[in-house]
Amino acid sequence: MAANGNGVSTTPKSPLARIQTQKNGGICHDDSGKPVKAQTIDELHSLQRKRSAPTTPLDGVQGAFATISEDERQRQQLQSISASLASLTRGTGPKVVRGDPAGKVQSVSHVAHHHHIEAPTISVSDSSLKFTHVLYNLSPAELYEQSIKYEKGSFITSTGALATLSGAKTGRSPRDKRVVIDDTTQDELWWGKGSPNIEMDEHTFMVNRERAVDYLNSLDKVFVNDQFLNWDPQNRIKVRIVSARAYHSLFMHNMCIRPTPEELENFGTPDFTIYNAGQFPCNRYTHYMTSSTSIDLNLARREMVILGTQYAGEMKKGLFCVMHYLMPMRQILSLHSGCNMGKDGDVALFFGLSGTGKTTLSTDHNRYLIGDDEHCWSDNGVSNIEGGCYAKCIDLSREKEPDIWNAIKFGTVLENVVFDEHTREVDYGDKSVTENTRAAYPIEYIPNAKIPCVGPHPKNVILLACDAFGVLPPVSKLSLAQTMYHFISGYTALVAGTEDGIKEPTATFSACFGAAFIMLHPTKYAAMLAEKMQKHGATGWLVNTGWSGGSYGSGNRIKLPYTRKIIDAIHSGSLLNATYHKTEVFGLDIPTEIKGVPSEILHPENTWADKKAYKETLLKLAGLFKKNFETFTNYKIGKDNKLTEEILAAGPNF
Ligand SMILES: Nc1ncnc2c1ncn2[C@@H]1O[C@H](COP(=O)(O)OP(=O)(O)O)[C@@H](O)[C@H]1O
Ligand SMILES: C=C(OP(=O)(O)O)C(=O)O
Ligand SMILES: [Ca+2]
Ligand SMILES: [Mn+2]
Repeated sequence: MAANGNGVSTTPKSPLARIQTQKNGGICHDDSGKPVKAQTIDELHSLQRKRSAPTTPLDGVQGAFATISEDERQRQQLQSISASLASLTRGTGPKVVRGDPAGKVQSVSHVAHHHHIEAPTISVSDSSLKFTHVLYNLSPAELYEQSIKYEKGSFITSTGALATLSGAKTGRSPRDKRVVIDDTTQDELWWGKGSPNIEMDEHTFMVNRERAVDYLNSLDKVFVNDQFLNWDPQNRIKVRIVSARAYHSLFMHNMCIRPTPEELENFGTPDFTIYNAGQFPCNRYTHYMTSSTSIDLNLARREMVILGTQYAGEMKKGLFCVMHYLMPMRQILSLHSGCNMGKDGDVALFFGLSGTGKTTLSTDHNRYLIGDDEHCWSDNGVSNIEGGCYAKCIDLSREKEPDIWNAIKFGTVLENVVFDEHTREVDYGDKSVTENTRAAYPIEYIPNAKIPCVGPHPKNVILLACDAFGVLPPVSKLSLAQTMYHFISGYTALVAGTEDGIKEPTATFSACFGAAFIMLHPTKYAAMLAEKMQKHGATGWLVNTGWSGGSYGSGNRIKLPYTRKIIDAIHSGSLLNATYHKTEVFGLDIPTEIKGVPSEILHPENTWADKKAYKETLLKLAGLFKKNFETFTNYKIGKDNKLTEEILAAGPNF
């Protein structure tokens, strides 16, 4: 733009002749086809989104709603949700309406007349007068919009995932978990030394439940997910999650099993309900509270309350605890394990605590993924409890883990990752927010996911230990007694970040490789595992995905490609035919060679320069095992004492 002497800008005269747009003074008509069929902008917008046609009821299944109109079905569904949100101490509660407060809503009472009313959102939360809008089973796209529009810290990454923050807590808070002790649970559950179940009385649960419900009802809108757990159709559990964040709703959309529209029509009353009021703290004056966080389980009411933490993994693991209670009651073994199946139908289980490699190793390009974290082993075989995967994505690379890398796309939730402010490309190596960055995606985002996520009885049971001491062999073949011993011990090194407060690998023992989630005594799960392994001829393996050549800080983590070669040899059956020799102290059978793995690393002593230090460290770890197992010595495992004695003898001798 030119400027004259006194700084005023002038537009130069265009040399082009004026373009004649109006013939004979007439009005120029737009020549781009017929105008849109809308008189107002609102009408135009209403053209944009159409309502999917009502679905036909399940063929032959005359569900509760099959004989009623769609509107009546929606009314009954809304009543069920209203019952979930009702306060137990106040007669009047908020009126539950469907739909976004920002949009036109269908009121519960007028649904028969197709009324569209502006449901007033009263800013003061006088719960007896206000409306609570229910956003029910939204699609990922709708949840993206809710998240991006209303939740600060939510972004869309360069590969289309939804990146968000879980707030102050970026890992689970096991010390703030409470389980209601009542006439039933006081005898059934594992309490006392070593148990993760910290008691709470029924009244205190109700105090926290009321607090969570009041908080949720004070909001303009809540998200409600009605979904399933367990792909085994005979043991499917209906779950309802009430939450205040689109991130939580999308996370559970991904992690639980997604009902078809027909299944939703017959959903009815949930078997279990979560009230996630995670942004709201618990009252520190409340009995049993140890912090502002409380994750409370009431098995009798089949409800879970979350206060004071927004880490989405609490919902996933809370439901896992419920399955660890419900399934064994049906003689079904619930497992903290990954699971995949080879082309010949050989199923492998990957047990391990957080960060040991369940998700990484069960996601295998040459095998069908059944699930990455939580399974059931029944008389029919194995089934995944979940509908999605929850992968640690610290240092994730396309080269190392291509399937997980490619699953991070539209619909996936990325928790606490750091990304470039302009390109939105994620830097998976950046742990500025937390070491425990996570990706939660539907299982069908993995190309060779096996849908439905069920399979035959396992052939190999692989126990994963992330050994921070660096003295366990990369792989050992276990006897049944050794499998039980290591399953009950559940040794690993909690990697930083997964649990609140863990800053570097800490040697720890976690019964059944997931003590934080088990509800019954560990020996109950061990006895069921022994019985199933014997019955179906499964082989036990111990795989160290941790350190070699020294402990954490001096040695190095065993390379993932080597671990994958070891796992391949287990799957192929070739490792069964290897030559073995026994190690001292732990008495583990280790192979002398494995294709694609340097033989010298197979025996840890070869990898330590200082053999004296190795022996001292080995004895130190053996001592920790021995001390930990004292908790279990006076428990019988299985039908007779024979197995118990064999298991005790299967520990380290020194
Ligand atoms: N040798 C190895 N075996 C398995 N995982 C490894 C190995 N070395 C590094 N890792 C890393 O450890 C982490 C294991 O996380 P993940 O599989 O999500 O554990 P889990 O599912 O048991 O919680 C991944 O980030 C993976 O890349
Ligand atoms: C989310 C969890 O699962 P994992 O770390 O085993 O993947 C957890 O244990 O907190
Ligand atoms: Ca995992
Ligand atoms: Mn897990």
